Amino acid sequence: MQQVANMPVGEMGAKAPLFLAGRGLSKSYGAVKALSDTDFHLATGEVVGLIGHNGAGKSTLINVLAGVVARSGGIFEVLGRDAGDWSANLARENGLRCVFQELSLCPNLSATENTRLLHPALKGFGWKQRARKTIQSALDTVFPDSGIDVDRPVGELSLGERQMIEIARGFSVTDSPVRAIILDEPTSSLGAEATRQFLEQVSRASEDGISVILVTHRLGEILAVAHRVVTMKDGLVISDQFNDGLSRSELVAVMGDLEPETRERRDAVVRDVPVFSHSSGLGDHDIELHQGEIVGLAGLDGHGQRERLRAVFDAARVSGLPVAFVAGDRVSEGLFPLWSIRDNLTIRSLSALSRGGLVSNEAADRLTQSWFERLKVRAPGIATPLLSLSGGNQQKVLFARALASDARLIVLDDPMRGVDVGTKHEVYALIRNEAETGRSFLWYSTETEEFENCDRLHVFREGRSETILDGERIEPNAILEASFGGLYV
Ligand SMILES: Nc1ncnc2c1ncn2[C@@H]1O[C@H](COP(=O)(O)OP(=O)(O)OP(=O)(O)O)[C@@H](O)[C@H]1O
Repeated sequence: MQQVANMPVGEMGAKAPLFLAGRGLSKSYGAVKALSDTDFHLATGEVVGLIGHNGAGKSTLINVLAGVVARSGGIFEVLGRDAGDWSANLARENGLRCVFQELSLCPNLSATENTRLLHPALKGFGWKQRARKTIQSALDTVFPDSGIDVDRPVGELSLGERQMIEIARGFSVTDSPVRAIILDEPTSSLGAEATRQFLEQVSRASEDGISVILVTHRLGEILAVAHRVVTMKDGLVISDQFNDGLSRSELVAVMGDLEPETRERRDAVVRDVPVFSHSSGLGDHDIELHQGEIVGLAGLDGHGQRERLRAVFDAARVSGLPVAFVAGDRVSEGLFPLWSIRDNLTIRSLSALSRGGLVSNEAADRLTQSWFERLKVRAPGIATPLLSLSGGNQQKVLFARALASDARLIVLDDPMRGVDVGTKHEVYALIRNEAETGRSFLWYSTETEEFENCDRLHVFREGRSETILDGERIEPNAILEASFGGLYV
């Protein structure tokens, strides 16, 4: 293991010249030390993977490096010079780009117009044409054949398409070069093919001398492209390792978690009368949910899984079945950022918490506290506003809202976005336990390995559920084969 903690800035063992280096960086939010006395460096052309549990301080560190958040203390140098009052504008002028976890595109503007916002050079007569060309060429390079209409308002596109635009925009060039790029959970809504293309782009960028910081809970991606892996815990860098033969379980262990044993399959669910059944009217498979069953929706990204998931949710709601929805796009669909954890968590359960027409504060506190602890939400307490939680912890609250409710059917729209490895496995176990109590789950995911938790899987192709896999047949190769239409059941 390479420890860099006590070396002077500028002599931290990197072979190539440093793009940036920080020593003793710190950032506090009131009593919360989000970053305490942290050293970090990034060499030219280097790809650094930044990992750690939810709330470890990764976003805070990259926000400080990107000039979005002012550091409370520490020395910071960029290209060998003291960065002084570093700001987002200075970062951009020095060729540092960011792709944030919560997508930053303006939904009412097109990809072309959003590109103009990043590039001051795209002004004057003919700016739109030049902006269109800039983003189109970046998209063609990073995600060839994405088919994204760069003139359509971004809000009308899928989450995955928005994420592709955000990434492509990060790599787009006008008058000044891109020297470094920070990517926070860039692939959380991308399917397998787009993720592969993205990783290729990271390697290409590195070969061209662009430095990359990649923050993700998808450890396989880090192992595939990172030269070095930095692990954070509780606001500190706890490990800094060169990636020469690192394994996934080593990374999981450094974070303080254990790779779970291979799961045993659950006993087959008794399939008599379904709790809910949905027909698309297209002549494909009906989606049937039996009591205690976990049903997955798989397939290549954008083949209609998400639309069907929503159609099932809407139909179940109209039918009067108690149903809850866990959104992956938490910012636009799920959370009330200014409300407390308690208010966010109990909003779906107000009638159950009411006594004589008034909501009982004690009952709401008890319910929130129990889920707060079960999901290990990292926050000072249940009165903390959602806005001050890390992304993964916000997602846990959204999950808790559904699980704490009286819903018999829980619809999951890629719900583990940004949730750390340790918590993910705890949530999988929780879902399986809840299913044992008779609840049914309908689960869309962009992470194929999550489908191993399902009892039955619908694999989608061109908007239709073409294949059903169940039991032992739910495994990555069979899913892939069915996604390409190789297997019909
Ligand atoms: N604006 C804020 N106000 C108060 N506390 C904050 C704020 N932003 C972050 N924090 C706190 O700082 C700590 C570090 O959060 P940060 O977002 O950096 O974690 P992270 O490692 O990026 O987590 P995740 O993997 O969930 O995105 C957390 O305890 C979080 O609650």
